[in-house]
Amino acid sequence: MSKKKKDWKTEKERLLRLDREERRKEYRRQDFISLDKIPAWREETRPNDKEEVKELTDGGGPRNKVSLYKGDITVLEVDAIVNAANSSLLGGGGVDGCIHKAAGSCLYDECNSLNGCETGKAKITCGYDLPAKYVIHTVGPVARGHVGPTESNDLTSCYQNSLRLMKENDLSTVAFPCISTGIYGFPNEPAADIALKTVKSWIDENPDMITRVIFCVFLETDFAIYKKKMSVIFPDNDMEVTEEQLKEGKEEIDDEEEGDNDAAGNEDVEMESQNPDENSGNQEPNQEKDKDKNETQEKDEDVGIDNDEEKNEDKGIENNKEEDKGKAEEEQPAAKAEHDDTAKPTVEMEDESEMNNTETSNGEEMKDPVESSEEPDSILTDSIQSKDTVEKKE
Ligand SMILES: NC(=O)c1ccc[n+]([C@H]2O[C@H](COP(=O)([O-])OP(=O)(O)OC[C@H]3O[C@@H](n4cnc5c(N)ncnc54)[C@H](O)[C@@H]3O)[C@@H](O)[C@H]2O)c1
Repeated sequence: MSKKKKDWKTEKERLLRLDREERRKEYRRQDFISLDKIPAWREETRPNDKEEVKELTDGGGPRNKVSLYKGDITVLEVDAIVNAANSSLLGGGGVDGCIHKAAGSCLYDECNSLNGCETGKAKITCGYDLPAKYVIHTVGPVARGHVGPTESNDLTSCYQNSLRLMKENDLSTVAFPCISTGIYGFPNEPAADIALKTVKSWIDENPDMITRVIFCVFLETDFAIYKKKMSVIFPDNDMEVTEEQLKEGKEEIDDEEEGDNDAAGNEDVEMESQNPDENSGNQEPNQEKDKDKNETQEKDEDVGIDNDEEKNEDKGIENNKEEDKGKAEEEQPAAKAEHDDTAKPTVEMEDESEMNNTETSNGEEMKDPVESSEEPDSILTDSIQSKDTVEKKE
């Protein structure tokens, strides 16, 4: 018995009334990713920050409002995911195909009522079976490798109009795919520049309107590009504060250590004069020093000191006993590389095969146009070619 076809309007009203827990029961996929599982860019670049340091600065500013996530956008539990659609809004392939497939047939029905969408513009629908409450459909420029003012302006408009819809609908968490960089052939680097700079400007102008913008990349290429560019466009301004704070902190610690060393020195003198044969005095001050050193280093680590020379200096100053040094180092948590490019992406990548299996909406497999050397046209499915033909006529 085929399932009764749901009326999209009724379904939309019903779903949007549900609270989070009830809504979760409706998700087609239960392996969704909730926002708390996706670190903000600030956390990602300063994983050792202690709570107090976070309070010290302006809470990380825009860096607390963006994230880089590598994986399937259809599993993200956010207020809205953005769809890189075509002007018909009737689905297709790539991320468009994935979103329609995951949302269910009501998404198609609602899109069908919207009479398409112009390039650079955006329209919003319910998310239906998706973990995202809404889908914002935007149509990127067909660049085919060429980036002129028109293509750049159109792509910028995609991000601006999507964010405008967020504001108009009082939504605060959104995920963007790499719009136009697939079948539409917008080169990845300039597209990432436009995405990041447009979002950064919008957050600067609307600081209280957004909780998180997630740049959801799908390809290793884009992950590397975004990671590099985000370090520049969302810089770690906390560094000065942390370094100043560290300098002050270190002076305090050094003063304390001088005090300790003086005391330890006196103990040494006292111990020797009382009972030079006893084997105790020399160990203690070193352990004391190690403890201080550990504390110093822990403090440094905790506030995310990045200056290895400083740490080495600390190591070199006090402790020249190999076993103590080895012991001290053993106790020290391994200093995390600031930005280990070989590190696995923040969020474990979906199964590679699944990642590359971006089916078109009619279930046909498509090759990733970025990775395959073929012309994008050659991977268009029949249904899409007809859609593209429609687009070209428009
Ligand atoms: N890529 C294709 O073969 C193909 C075929 C037909 C239609 N489409 C779609 O592409 C056209 C729009 O072109 P476009 O370059 O803007 O979009 P796109 O071709 O979907 O590529 C946009 C970006 O999304 C990435 N992506 C693919 N699947 C996912 C996913 N599940 N989660 C996150 N990111 C993903 C993809 O790797 C690329 O970086 C529309 O016609 C639309 O229907 C794509």
